Amino acid sequence: MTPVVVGIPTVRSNSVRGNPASMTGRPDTDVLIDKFGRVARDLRISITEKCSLRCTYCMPEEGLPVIPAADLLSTEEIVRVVGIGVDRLGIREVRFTGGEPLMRKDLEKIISGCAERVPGIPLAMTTNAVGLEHRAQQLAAAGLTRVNVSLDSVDRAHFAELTRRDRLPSVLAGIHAAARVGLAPLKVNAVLMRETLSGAAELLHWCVDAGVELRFIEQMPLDADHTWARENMVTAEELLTVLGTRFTLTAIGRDDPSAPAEEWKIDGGPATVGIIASVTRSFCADCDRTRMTAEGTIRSCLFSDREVDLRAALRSGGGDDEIADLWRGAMWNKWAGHGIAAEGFVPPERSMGAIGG
Ligand SMILES: Nc1nc2c(ncn2[C@@H]2O[C@H](COP(=O)(O)OP(=O)(O)OP(=O)(O)O)[C@@H](O)[C@H]2O)c(=O)[nH]1
Ligand SMILES: C[S@@+](CC[C@H](N)C(=O)[O-])C[C@H]1O[C@@H](n2cnc3c(N)ncnc32)[C@H](O)[C@@H]1O
Ligand code: SF4
Ligand code: SF4
Repeated sequence: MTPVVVGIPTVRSNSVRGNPASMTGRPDTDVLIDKFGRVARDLRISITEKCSLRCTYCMPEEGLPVIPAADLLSTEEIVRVVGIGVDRLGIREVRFTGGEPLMRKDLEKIISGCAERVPGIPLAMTTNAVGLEHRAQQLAAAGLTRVNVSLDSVDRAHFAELTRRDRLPSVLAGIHAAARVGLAPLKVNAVLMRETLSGAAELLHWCVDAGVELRFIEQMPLDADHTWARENMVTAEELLTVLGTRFTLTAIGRDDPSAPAEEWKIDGGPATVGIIASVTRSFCADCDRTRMTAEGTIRSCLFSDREVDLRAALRSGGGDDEIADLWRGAMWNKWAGHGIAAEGFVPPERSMGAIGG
């Protein structure tokens, strides 16, 4: 293989002109390599902008602008892209996200189509679990491997306040149903907010009792309402201090260097808690992610608005080689990192729900 060109980390900027899929300087390799030598093997596909909740750190109260149905990738298009990613580009795991993936009626078909097209590749989903109770069995049968569920509080009133919807019972039923049908390991994601910090220990107790792994996530400037402020966010450090008054936590690090979560053993184990410290302990240097939006554009980074359109190629008779090359170009031009701490940082145009977390 041609040696990798190691770039100099730069501040993220969407204002750079030029072709976002340019291959200039790229070594001749099939995989999704970037200028910093990172290789993306983890594909995250958003399949809808719609959601049953309105979490304040993510969505505006009125929801995201509706994407016309014809602009969303179809079941067949999603399956084709996944096939190209796995066969030609070295993708080793696929995660469906959104918006809320359960809002798509054809989710089971998407999963079974992918399971058939790329057997052996883990197919995961990140979900709010509203209504999952009624679909967990069919999803597992279709070939879904595991789920991560977003849950910020087990206090019903508090949950309703954070998500602007009174759906806690449905979420808890969804978690239990997923566990029952063997979607494992099952992880719970909780975004750290000032308002949730006092309930963090209670949430952790609930997850340990339910046998699921909780990960706390530092809030990133990806909320549609643009209210994020560095000085207000709860840091991993602050959370550890709060949890430390109730539990004995022993750091065990990451099992995989590209995993976002660092792990701590709780009271000697075996239960663990994770922290995804995207802001204060960024893991961009080991990033292995590539993302596709619901409209079929490749985003090399959560924070980069320079998207490369695969849908146009898919719908104009483009062959697999052409689509694979567009994707390679998109990833070759990936930034070093999110640049949140850099002076002049500007959040991306799309919010988390429109990118797919
Ligand atoms: N900065 C950054 N944060 C990410 C990235 N991927 C995931 N996250 C954060 O981590 C949270 C949890 O992500 P999940 O969708 O559960 O996926 P995951 O943690 O990679 O999944 P596992 O493989 O189960 O560990 C997301 O909500 C984001 O806040 C990423 O590429 N960059
Ligand atoms: C955008 S959601 C999509 C999938 C699904 N609706 C869910 O909530 O799990 C994916 C993940 O993004 C996380 N998220 C949303 N906004 C965030 C923010 N501003 N900072 C960090 N994580 C965020 C959520 O907690 C969730 O785990
Ligand atoms: S975090 Fe997930 S559940 Fe919450 S509003 Fe965003 S997309 Fe919906
Ligand atoms: S912010 Fe971008 S570079 Fe950093 S880990 Fe996330 S996707 Fe990767």
